[in-house]
Amino acid sequence: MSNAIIEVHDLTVRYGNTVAVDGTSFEVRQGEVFALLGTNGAGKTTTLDVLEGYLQPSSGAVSVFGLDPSRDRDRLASRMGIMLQEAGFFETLTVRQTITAWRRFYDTPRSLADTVALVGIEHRLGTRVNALSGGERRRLDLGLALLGHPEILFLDEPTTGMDPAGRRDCLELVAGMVTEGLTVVLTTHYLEEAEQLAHRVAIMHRGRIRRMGTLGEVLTGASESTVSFDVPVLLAQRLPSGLDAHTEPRGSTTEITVRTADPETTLRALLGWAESHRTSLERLQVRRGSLEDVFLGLSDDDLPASGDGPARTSDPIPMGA
Ligand SMILES: Nc1ncnc2c1ncn2[C@@H]1O[C@H](COP(=O)(O)OP(=O)(O)OP(=O)(O)O)[C@@H](O)[C@H]1O
Repeated sequence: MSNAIIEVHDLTVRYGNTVAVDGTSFEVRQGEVFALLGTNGAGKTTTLDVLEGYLQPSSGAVSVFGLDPSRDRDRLASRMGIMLQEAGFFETLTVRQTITAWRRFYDTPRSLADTVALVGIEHRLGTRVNALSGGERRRLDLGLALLGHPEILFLDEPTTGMDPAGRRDCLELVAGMVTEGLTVVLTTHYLEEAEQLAHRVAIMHRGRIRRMGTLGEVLTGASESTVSFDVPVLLAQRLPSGLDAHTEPRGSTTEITVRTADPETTLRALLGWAESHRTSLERLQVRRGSLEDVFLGLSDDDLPASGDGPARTSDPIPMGA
């Protein structure tokens, strides 16, 4: 892979008898948002700890900007922004005092005013950390991670505790910085967060990466899409053959739900069929399989691989003209 700035090869981390990370390999490119998703205890935070230089691998090789994150931590520190799951704030300092103290770690830090404005806590400058809400603490965390104009940002569950507006602000802020070249490695439990922000995702389970790729790649074949629409009752019996269609009477019309691994081709066939029968596909909706499907399928090793259960769908794709 070209211009990879993070390279992880066969990483294993053990805590005593617990194998937290079990031979994972991946790369992250410059300007990419790479999301680590997974069940509790899957090994996401441990992986980040190694990348951030806080933890040494039991075996395997890890490099960030071509350096060893643990051995070369001092050289890497100014290039990294880190937002941990639990920040070790001094609870009785105010926001102003906290940021002022943190700025001393950097040669050319962002200004106090810019930092609070960036993360939307200007109105909390004089507030003690222990009086901030959970979401405001996360905003302060993010501001501190961005103080040194990092080239790479590590975000461990960044929006936990934020309200929807806070989450949206945070994601927009990070997305904006990514367009300017920032690289982001993120762990999250919010699948929609990965769907919005990540160029590539890796789904971890019990220390291993079980799926990795672009969202499209991870979703392909992992779950089916559904195409649903209404047609007049008489036409419902003349649908194209070979469709995995379920019909449901709705008065003078019939609701058709088609399960498909290839919604584009299915849709094209259905639109052609509708045109030739001089009808329209009323209330047409396409729902693609979601990361949640993939995630749930991996969370339980006893699930049949064929996914015989009912299709779970979400995220309607708005139909264009
Ligand atoms: N310091 C530690 N000592 C012993 N075991 C640990 C330690 N830190 C993590 N573990 C174990 O290693 C495994 C991976 O933990 P890790 O925190 O990396 O998972 P995670 O994917 O980040 O989970 P979560 O989503 O719950 O934060 C878990 O079984 C955890 O209990």
